[in-house]
Amino acid sequence: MILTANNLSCRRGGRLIFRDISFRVASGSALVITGDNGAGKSSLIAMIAGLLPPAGGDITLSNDQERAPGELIGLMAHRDGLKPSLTVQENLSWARRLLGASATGIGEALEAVGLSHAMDMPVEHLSAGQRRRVSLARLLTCSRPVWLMDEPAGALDQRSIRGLTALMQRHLAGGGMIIAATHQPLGLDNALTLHLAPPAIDAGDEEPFWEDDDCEDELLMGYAPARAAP
Ligand SMILES: Nc1ncnc2c1ncn2[C@@H]1O[C@H](COP(=O)(O)OP(=O)(O)OP(=O)(O)O)[C@@H](O)[C@H]1O
Repeated sequence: MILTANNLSCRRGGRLIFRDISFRVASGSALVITGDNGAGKSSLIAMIAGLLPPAGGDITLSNDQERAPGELIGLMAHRDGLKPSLTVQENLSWARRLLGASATGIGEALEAVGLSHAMDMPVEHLSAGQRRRVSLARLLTCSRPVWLMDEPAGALDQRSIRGLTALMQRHLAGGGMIIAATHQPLGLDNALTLHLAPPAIDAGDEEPFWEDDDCEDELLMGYAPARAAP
């Protein structure tokens, strides 16, 4: 798999957030996106997930599998899309049915994130960090080789961040791909870094105000729909 972004631009609320962003990420590699609050990290993740159309440029995900690019992507978004009244196990079983099951079973995935004891708990009883770890378990137990992760270390304690890094490294070693937006160092070996900085404003960049929250429902679901192959 190779994910290529060419000259991407992003506008939100009529404002230019970033422009002319290009990168290429191959299987087994990670791209770490950094930048200040509002730099456009979540917007870029949403674009790659197919939830937000670029204002310019394009993204392609080529692969030699018989799966549409959108079926390769697993999204760990700010909003986790977990169903609060369902148990952890029920949430993960539902995700496996919807997204495809990986060879890692639910029990194994929960053990990997240190949540074996919480399998039968409703998600609404979990702490913020535990919910984050359920989202990570969902990536492990679903068959989506491209992990798009928005603040994966958010709400995690230092020990859990070390566990997260180890699981991310394992995913890369198995031929997966990771694109992660973060404010915290993740400690990944050999990751490419993309730092988003505010663009210089040219005359004509200011456009009439418009809202672009069409993707909100999909973001709530926490996972990307299929996106057309190039
Ligand atoms: N639906 C929307 N309508 C209008 N503007 C939006 C919308 N969503 C985001 N924005 C704006 O786009 C800009 C980039 O937001 P984004 O969430 O991508 O930044 P970020 O780098 O992820 O920030 P943070 O580090 O705070 O998470 C911000 O100025 C934000 O206010």
